[in-house]
Amino acid sequence: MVECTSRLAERLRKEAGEGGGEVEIGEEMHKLTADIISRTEFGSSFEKGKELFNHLTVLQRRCAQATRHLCFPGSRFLPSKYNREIKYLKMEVERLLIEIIQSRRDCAEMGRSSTHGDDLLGLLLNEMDSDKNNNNNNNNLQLIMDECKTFFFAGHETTALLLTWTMMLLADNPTWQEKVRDEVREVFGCDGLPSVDRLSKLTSLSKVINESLRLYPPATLLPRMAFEDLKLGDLTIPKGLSIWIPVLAIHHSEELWGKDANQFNPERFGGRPFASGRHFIPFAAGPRNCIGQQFALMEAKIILATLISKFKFTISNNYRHAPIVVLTIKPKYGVQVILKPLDS
Ligand code: HEM
Repeated sequence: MVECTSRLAERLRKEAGEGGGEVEIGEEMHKLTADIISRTEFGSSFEKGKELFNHLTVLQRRCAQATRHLCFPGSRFLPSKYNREIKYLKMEVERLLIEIIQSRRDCAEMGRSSTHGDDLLGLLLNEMDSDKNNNNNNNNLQLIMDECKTFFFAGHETTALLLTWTMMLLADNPTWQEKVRDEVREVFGCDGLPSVDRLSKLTSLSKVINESLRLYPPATLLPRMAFEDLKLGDLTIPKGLSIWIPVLAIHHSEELWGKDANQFNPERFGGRPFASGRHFIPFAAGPRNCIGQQFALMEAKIILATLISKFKFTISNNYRHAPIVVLTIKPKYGVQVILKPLDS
């Protein structure tokens, strides 16, 4: 995380020049978080992993486009342009995954390494091999491939959006930007690289991140289904009914957060206790909550601490505030900020 972020900061410093320059920070955050999750999942096979994730990103886009076209029973089996491309991309993704997995296995079998590695793929393969009672290799392989895809989808766009909105909020609130910068300098020194053991000392940054997750929760809705008849207050919910938990509405409720519910006020996370599992649910709650929550928060702190210690940023005149909700909440026209390198 630290390495990828330092590389990005160096490039932005060059692109912005001494006097500063405009950057669409959303695009940069997407590339950075995709880079980080690819390295986390595929470490040594990172280049192949990146190629695979490029295919997955196009696949996701094509599937979304396909749903906007006329559908009738069986239409997904027709050899239309979208269906053919979707089929090709799916096959390519699986081919690349099998190639990566096979080369890990070959290394272990030839004795070049004793395990499959300590990245996510390596951990899953080690686990699969240690379960000697399980002979269902094909099913397990499919499971591992599916986990790799899930982690990529679940783990990069959400974090990229958190970072993008937080940069927008900090650019728009110079007092909080300065406060967080002072804190980062105090904890890590003027040009010190972030270290994991001291991240918990960044209390102002944590409040800003929480407030950003409250105002712009990347997952705006949580779909659930009632497994049994149940009663919620005055509501009777029959078994089998689909329920959507409206995270965005709960996070903006004046009844829960007060009259300033729509305003940026990180201090609200400093004093008054709030019901974290009910009123504040950016990572959901209960047994199916986000498994990557700690990873995402660590990543966000490292990236924001690095950028804030190296740049001063303001909102560009080209920025148009237009959040749109397409399951996640995105800035429709991106977030343009002016980055001015700071002397370190
Ligand atoms: C700011 C960043 C993130 C947010 C806001 C977020 C939010 C969520 C939410 C709300 C869920 C529950 C969805 C549901 O129950 O319907 C979820 C599930 C999940 N998240 Fe995250 N997430 C983030 C980052 C990550 C990261 C970085 C990873 C992986 C490294 C990750 C992996 C997962 C996985 C695998 C699940 C499915 C868990 C399950 O079904 O048991 N997430 N996330």
